[in-house]
Amino acid sequence: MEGVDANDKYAKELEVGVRVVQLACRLCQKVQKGSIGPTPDQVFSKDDDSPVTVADWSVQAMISWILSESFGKQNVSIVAEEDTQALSDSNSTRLLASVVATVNESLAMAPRFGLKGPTTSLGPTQVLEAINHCNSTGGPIGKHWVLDPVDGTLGFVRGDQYAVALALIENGQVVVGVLGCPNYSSKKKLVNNSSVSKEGCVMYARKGSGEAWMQPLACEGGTHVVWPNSATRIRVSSIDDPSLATFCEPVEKANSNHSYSAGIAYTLGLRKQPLRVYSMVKYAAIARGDAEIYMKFAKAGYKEKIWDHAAGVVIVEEAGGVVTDAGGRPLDFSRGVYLEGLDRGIVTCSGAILHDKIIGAVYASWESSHL
Ligand SMILES: Nc1ncnc2c1ncn2[C@@H]1O[C@H](COP(=O)(O)OS(=O)(=O)O)[C@@H](OP(=O)(O)O)[C@H]1O
Ligand SMILES: [Mg+2]
Ligand SMILES: [Mg+2]
Ligand SMILES: [Mg+2]
Repeated sequence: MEGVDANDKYAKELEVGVRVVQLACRLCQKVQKGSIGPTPDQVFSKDDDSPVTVADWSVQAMISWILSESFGKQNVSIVAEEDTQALSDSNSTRLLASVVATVNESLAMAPRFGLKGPTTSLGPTQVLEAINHCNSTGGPIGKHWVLDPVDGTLGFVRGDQYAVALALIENGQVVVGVLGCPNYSSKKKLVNNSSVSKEGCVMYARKGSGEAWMQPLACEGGTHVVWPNSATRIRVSSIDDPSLATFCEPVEKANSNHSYSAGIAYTLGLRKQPLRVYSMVKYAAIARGDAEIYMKFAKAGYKEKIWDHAAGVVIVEEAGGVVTDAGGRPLDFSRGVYLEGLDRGIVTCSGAILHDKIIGAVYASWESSHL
């Protein structure tokens, strides 16, 4: 696989990570088309009113099972978004059956993605166990996988952008990142808020390699899966003039302060309309050079979770970009489930010149708003 030398540290993790994210993207597409699992279109509400679907639970179970199979269950620590609370009560039998069927259909395809599947189908207990195995809280020591099975569930439900995000943290550093973007074409630029494609991509990077890669999604070739035979190196944009730069931000107003970022954009002389894109596809757009800036300023009191950023950060950095909090400090993945100590928000740029300007504008606006 391009960008992975068998002698590299993390070569196996990267190889398995890319294959399992490819398989997860296929699972999501099948759920969306209604061709896998008995109840594809159900959307449920979590305690915080955010949505969750059969795809979120099924991807988490499937990836957890494959990672345990590939690296040994006792060696695998996974920090991931979903839990089994809503699947475990007595009214959820049909929902759980739907997840179990989806996981099994997906695992049955594992060999076509170069992965070892189970010899017999998993039962509900094993599926719940696989989801629950992802209950690690990470931390500063050792290796931890970090998984967002479906990032941008709202985008997924609305047929828009979403991502499958898998990263590996070792001793508090993100060392591997894989980002599957089922609706982000490997060939076409993301030019507006509805650039949805049916021929997505998977991006990946290893920390310190100075390289980030993109391959198209594996596609259906009759009864076969046609595995991508090549990957392309991706690189951030070289634009450093704010008047030519494009900035991304979350779609949901509840997730980021749009008027604050509009103020920063105005101060900086950004001329273009913001590109509002669901999920970590925003990081993907920066890494590929389709946009130059990504700002997220969540409401005071909201704590960002590591699975919403880990994979995107290492891919952007290896593609040549810069990611920090609004105070200019690197994001800290070593302190558990949350990005503890994050200063106000996240600023991602294609290069240091734009990044310095944004941090300066944030500093100035904060000073003036506190006069
Ligand atoms: N209130 C609030 N503030 C900030 N962030 C929140 C909030 N609520 C949720 N989330 C997290 O945002 C993830 C969705 O990605 P984005 O932040 O890019 O938002 S958006 O989808 O573009 O609107 C989303 O990830 P998924 O749950 O995986 O979809 C959440 O983890
Ligand atoms: Mg969610
Ligand atoms: Mg998320
Ligand atoms: Mg999610």
